[in-house]
Amino acid sequence: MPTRYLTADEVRDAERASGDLLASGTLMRRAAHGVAQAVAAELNRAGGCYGRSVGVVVGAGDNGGDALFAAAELARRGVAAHAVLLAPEKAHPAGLRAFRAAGGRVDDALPGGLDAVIDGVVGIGGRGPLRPAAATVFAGLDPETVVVAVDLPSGIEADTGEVHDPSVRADVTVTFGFPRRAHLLAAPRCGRVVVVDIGVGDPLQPDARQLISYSDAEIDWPVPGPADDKYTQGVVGVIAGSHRYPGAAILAAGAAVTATSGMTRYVGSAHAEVVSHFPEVVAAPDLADAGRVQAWVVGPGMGTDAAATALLRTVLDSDLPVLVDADALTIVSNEPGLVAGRAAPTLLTPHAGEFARLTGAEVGADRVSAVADLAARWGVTVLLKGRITLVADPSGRVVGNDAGSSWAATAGAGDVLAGIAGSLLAVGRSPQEAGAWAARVHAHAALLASRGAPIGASALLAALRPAIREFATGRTATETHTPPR
Ligand SMILES: NC(=O)C1=CN([C@@H]2O[C@H](COP(=O)(O)OP(=O)(O)OC[C@H]3O[C@@H](n4cnc5c(N)ncnc54)[C@H](O)[C@@H]3O)[C@@H](O)[C@H]2O)[C@@H](O)CC1
Ligand SMILES: [K+]
Repeated sequence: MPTRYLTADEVRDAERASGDLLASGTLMRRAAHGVAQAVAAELNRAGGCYGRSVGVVVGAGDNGGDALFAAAELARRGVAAHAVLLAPEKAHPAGLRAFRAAGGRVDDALPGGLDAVIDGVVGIGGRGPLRPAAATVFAGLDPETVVVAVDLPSGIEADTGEVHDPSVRADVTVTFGFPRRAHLLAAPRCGRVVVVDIGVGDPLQPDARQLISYSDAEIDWPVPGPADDKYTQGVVGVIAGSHRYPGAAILAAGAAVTATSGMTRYVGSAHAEVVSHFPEVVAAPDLADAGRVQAWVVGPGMGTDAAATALLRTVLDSDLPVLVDADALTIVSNEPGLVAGRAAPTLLTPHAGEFARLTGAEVGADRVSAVADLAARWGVTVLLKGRITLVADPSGRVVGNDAGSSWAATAGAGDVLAGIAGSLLAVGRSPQEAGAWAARVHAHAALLASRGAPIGASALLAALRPAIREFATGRTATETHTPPR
């Protein structure tokens, strides 16, 4: 099952539906126990709990209550616990009593040399950046102090993942029942996310717009079977680049060749350059001579002149799946009717600047709503590029993918992505799966190619086969999503 990321309202609904568990404080005790376990696990990495010291930063709501109960539990295990109350008169009364009873100390500031700090400033009730008192506490921490956020790193918006300044950067985030949207949308600020079962039920509302992500095991990469031949695995047509600027053509066609064992055709003036790099591509200068395909990739480096527009129009007039990228998106910005309401599967793959051109407005802080709105309005699938790639289908369901690093933010990487996603469209994957899976292997290829050093798109393309091999054989390295900083 894909992982689903809830809004704050969905979380509150689920907690309310648990009835007595919420009213009796059971949910909070369970949540606090999960936080204490996570902090103890961090302390146990070096030396255990006894005699160690932990700080807790406590806000005005239940998030602070979780943190106080967690710190009380740690104090009972022999940890020296220090709390700063940001709003002393509003600190969770029962939590504060438990904390004091366990020997925890309330101070005006945290002492130096703490092993860990619990961020209980705000959770799903938080709005806006850290306020000055909290910001001062976090700014004063030793760099080696492990920060464990309760529910969310404070200063990160729960539903949009907007990272306010200042806000907390967590090494570990402990959340309850189900991950929140911010855990995906602001993944680099959350560190390792631990989901603790506190006994709340699934609040799924079938009509609600959902944000989900796929696990590595859910990426079912096309593998040829005994009855397959070169045609049954999908023929993708790439329209990209030009004789003067062949790079986009070579990268997109090369990615299409690499992504599946189906056939790749190319149409455009860079046909000789493409074939010299990839002799297996069947290339032609004109669409009329192209031959049949099962999906088109159109746009990277193709230009925006009248000839390009006419070519795009012809391709979009077909009943084939089409991936629209780069220059083709610029053309569509001026003429949305080219794609809006198109009956065949259509995948637009804008970066933030192209997205703003398409809609006439910046993406803004709420990327999920922005991409889902455009997909619904035009009846197409939209893949919004970024460290967290979002792929919205016309129903408003959004699949997110955290790239795990930003090494793929390099010229030509988008051409590679287009080639991968296009060949998945040609095999018959839905535009949303094609986009989301392409983003995942693309990100993994970037990690494999980089290993900590900058890469160009050629290196990314060269790492695509080893990356796909890991998904196709079900042996992805667990490091895919670990380096958050
Ligand atoms: N509702 C429940 O059943 C459960 C809630 N739990 C915890 O409760 C949290 C939600 O608690 P609350 O609804 O009390 O909300 P929070 O504790 O997240 O924050 C609300 C309080 O913080 C203030 N505030 C908002 N933005 C702020 C900012 N930027 N700086 C400083 N203060 C700010 C608000 O005025 C309000 O007083 C969850 O995130 C979770 O940690 C858990 O105990 C599990 C059970
Ligand atoms: K928090």
